[in-house]
Formats: sequence, C-alpha cells, structure tokens
Amino acid sequence: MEKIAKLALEDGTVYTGMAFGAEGEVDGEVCFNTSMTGYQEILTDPSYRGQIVVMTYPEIGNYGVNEEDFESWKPHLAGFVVRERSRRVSNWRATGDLDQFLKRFGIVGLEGIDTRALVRRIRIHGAMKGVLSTVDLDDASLVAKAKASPGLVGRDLVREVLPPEAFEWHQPLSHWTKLNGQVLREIPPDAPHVVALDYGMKYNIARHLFNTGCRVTVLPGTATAEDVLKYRPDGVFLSNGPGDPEPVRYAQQTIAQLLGKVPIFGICLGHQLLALACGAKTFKMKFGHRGANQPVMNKDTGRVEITCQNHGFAVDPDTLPPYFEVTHWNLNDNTVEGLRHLEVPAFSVQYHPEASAGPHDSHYLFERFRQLIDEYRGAVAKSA
Ligand SMILES: NC(=O)CC[C@H](N)C(=O)O
Repeated sequence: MEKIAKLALEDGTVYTGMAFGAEGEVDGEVCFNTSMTGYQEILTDPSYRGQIVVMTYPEIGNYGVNEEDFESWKPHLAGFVVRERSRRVSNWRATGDLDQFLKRFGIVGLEGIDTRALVRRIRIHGAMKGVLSTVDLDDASLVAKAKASPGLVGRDLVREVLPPEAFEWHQPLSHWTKLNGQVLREIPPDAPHVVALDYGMKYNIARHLFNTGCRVTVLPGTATAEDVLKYRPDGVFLSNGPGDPEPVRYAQQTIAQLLGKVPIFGICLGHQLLALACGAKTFKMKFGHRGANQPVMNKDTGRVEITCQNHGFAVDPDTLPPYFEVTHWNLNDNTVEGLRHLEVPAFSVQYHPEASAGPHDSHYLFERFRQLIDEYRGAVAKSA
C-alpha cells in the first residue's frame, strides 16, 4: 500500500502525495531544479544541505542509480520531491533504483504532487521554508512547523559538510568525460601543488583539478591561511558549498590573507566567499538558479556558455571594489556569474564548470587556473 506524505510551506500551502524513500520528517528551504537528468549528482551535491529539492522534469529515476555518479559520499539534502518516480529502471550502469537509494541514506521523498503548481508558487512568491513529513499529516501542525523552522539565512551550514581532515586527491576524471580527447598524464612529483579548500566540494571539481596535471591536497574549509601555506601551494581553490556565505567568516578571513600570495580560483560558494573577503556583499535571490541550462555571457569572448548551476545567493555588483571586473553575466536575470581580480591573480565563477551533471562549455576554466599557476610560478622563479 502506498503511504501518504505531505509538504507544507510557510505560506500555508500543503501538497499531499505519496511517500517514497525513507520515512520521517524534515524541514528545509524548498527550491527547484530544472535539470532533466543528473538526479544522482543533485542528490549527492553537498551544496543542497538544508534544502528540499523539487525536480521540474516530470519523470525522475528511469536510469536508476549507480556507484560511480556520487558527487560526495552521501546525499546531503533534506528531502526530494518529484512528479513521478520511475518504477522501472533501464540502464546497464544501474545498480539500484531511486527509492532504495533514498531509503539507504535516510532521505524522505514525496511524489505525485503537482510540481508545476509548486514551482510556480516559488517563482511568484520566492523561496520558502517547508516541512516534508510521512509521520505528521495534520496540515495546521505542518504549516506551523514550516514557519518555525530555521531556514538558511544567517546559518553556517559549511561546518555540517566539511571533510574531517586533510587528504590527497588521486582520482582522475571518469572515462565518460571526454576533454577534447585529452588523457590524464602521470602527475610528476614536481608538478604544481593545488590546495583545495573544501566547503562541501563536489568530487568532479577535484577530478578536474587533478586532470590539469596538478597535485591536489584537499583541506577542510575551516583551515587558516597559515595551515594552507604550510603545504607550499602553487594555487588555492575555493569550493562550492551549502547555505548562506555571509556567516562563513573564518573562510573569508583565510581568503583575505591568501590573496596576492598565491593564485586563487573559486566556484559558487567559493566565488561568493572571495567577493565577501574583499568587502563586497552577497544577497539572497528570489528563487535562485538550479539546473543545467543557465545561459551565461562571457564578456571576454562575447560567447554564451550554457552552464550548470545551483545557488540561491549572489554577489551584489554595486558593492564590488573597483579592482574587480565582472567577467560573466547571467543572461536570464543579469546577475554576476564571474569575477576577476585586477591586482592579484584571483578569479571565480558562480556557476559549475565541472558540470556533473550538465554541459561541458566551461571546462576551459580549469585550464585557465593551471595557466595562471604556471605564470605565477614562472614569475616567482624569475624574481627569486
Ligand atoms: N553550489 C554552491 O556552492 C551554492 C552556494 C550557496 N550555498 C548558494 O546557495 O548560493
């Protein structure tokens, strides 16, 4: 027998559907993702910590799940909502289905609601707090809990997804990712060394960094500038991560102290933290960008990149210090998508060049980071 589950929003709306995955009750910010595929990568992206994710594509799960498509060691989101989950899985890579996957990791799922109506509500009224439950089915009680839930703003969720300690990264990109026919070279011991500050990093970012031919050491995002510099890095990478970037002050302080000492590249939360470290401000967007089809204008080339995104905060361009250039703009809403520091080697993007899942238009950014590292190494060697 199907079991009932309900999603209540803080504005009093309640959606009733069928439960799948784990049983229980969770609260979170309700947001939507427009990707047609890539649900396993979305489920395991640590940036979704504290969020209940609604998929706009109506059928989810038809190619199952596998042991390769994880973007971290487990799902971090609060809950998962779909119009219809596929009962039948058809893919030779599949090792299980969505229902088993959510049960295995204790994630509550809801299906069979009008996801179009829900997404329209979020688009009109903005992101809202919600409660998803299979145990309490009383509408008034659920709405009260949604209203009382903490939401995302002002909370440091990075601390909840940090790796426990430093480690070296040795995994190349999967053979499924064809990078202009490039194959991974052996990494020589004197290859440049990248320290990746992990605020909830997606695995495919680390794989891309490794594929630029660099040695990669991952440090928890709480590391100080002193901790980072002990590794004698040739480049520092700032990862994606969950929640509001503003309260993640320790990271901003570390970044401020590293600027000018070593080339820096940031993605998503890393991009926001770089801007905050330089005195700019971030703001909460009405409903954010989540999906694999966001058009971004690259100002340097005049070309449009179709990008993978997942963020609900953005950098306010009016607060940027004059030594920042906006290199990329979002063509849907003119929000900032990329920054370049004009005085020290540092740049960042709000979107996800590692894709996973999504288009590969922006892979070049990893090679650009490698170039910056090589230039800086050359410059340092000359001046020594
Ligand atoms: N993917 C990310 O790094 C997201 C950054 C931040 N948590 C936001 O929602 O804007």
